[in-house]
Amino acid sequence: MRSGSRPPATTPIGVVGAGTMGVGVAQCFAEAGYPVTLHDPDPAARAAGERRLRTGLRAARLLRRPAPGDPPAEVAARVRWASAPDALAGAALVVECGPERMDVKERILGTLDAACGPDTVLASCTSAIPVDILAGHTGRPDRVLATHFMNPAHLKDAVEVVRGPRTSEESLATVLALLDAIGKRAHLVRDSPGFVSNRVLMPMINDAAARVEEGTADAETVDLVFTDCFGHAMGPLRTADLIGLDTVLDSLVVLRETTGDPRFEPTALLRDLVERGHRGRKSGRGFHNYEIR
Ligand SMILES: NC(=O)c1ccc[n+]([C@@H]2O[C@H](COP(=O)([O-])OP(=O)(O)OC[C@H]3O[C@@H](n4cnc5c(N)ncnc54)[C@H](O)[C@@H]3O)[C@@H](O)[C@H]2O)c1
Repeated sequence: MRSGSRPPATTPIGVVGAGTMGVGVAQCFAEAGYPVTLHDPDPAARAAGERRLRTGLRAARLLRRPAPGDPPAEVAARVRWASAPDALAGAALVVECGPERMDVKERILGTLDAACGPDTVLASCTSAIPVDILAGHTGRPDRVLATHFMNPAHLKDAVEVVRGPRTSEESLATVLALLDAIGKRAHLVRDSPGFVSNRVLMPMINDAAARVEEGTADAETVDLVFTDCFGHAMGPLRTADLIGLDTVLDSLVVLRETTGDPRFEPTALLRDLVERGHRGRKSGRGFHNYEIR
């Protein structure tokens, strides 16, 4: 995918939501030299996000090749943490990483439309909600699209980019140039619930959970069939734990609502784990157990 010339390092970037994805996306832009404003209304989320950013910056130096050039403290200083959305007013691009709930995303998109300048492009990190539904909650449907970063965003090389039917060429070019500047390959797909990634992945995770629920195998064995037999890097249930079981559940609910397809109906086991607070890696327990660091 070709993109335009490198946007200047002074291009202001906004990120909404200091959760798993928002902090990773902020890290990607800050490491490439861009000033980032990260807005989350929840002070606890901002504090936890700052801690995770520092951990992510250290991990990048150990795991990424070539290792990022600038010292972690310098990169961290490029991220400004904001309690109010007005701080995003001057951003050229805002990447929205709020929860995967239709009502919440609609509210966030409306707020961003009011808070940002007329030229700001709004890119959602949604896992499943069609771009055109989100665009419909703004007065700038030509400047809305989805940048579906993968998790962990700062360690993954590619992004699924979703162009809505009303997204302009200019907005797409802005986003592709910025993704190129932060070293991400972009794979462009058309607008559809769950796009390619989660339209395929979510029913697989749901089916894998159903096999555990019906007693065909335990979670460990289900994953081993994929890693040890097929040679996949990770089984579907560990993948679900990495994503966050609450986010998987919310994505399935969106897919069920937007497609009407009953195969997206979340299994009782998945609902039960989320209800009991077992949200995967981030809570220390999901289909598997984890150490919280
Ligand atoms: N987790 C993954 O593997 C993954 C991968 C790709 C895309 N996504 C998508 O990225 C988005 C974020 O997912 P996540 O896993 O980071 O979720 P998360 O639950 O970790 O973080 C969501 C953040 O949004 C904040 N928030 C809540 N309401 C808000 C509001 N009104 N305004 C601003 N911030 C608000 C919360 O405080 C929280 O910090 C979702 O749309 C999800 O589907 C997730």
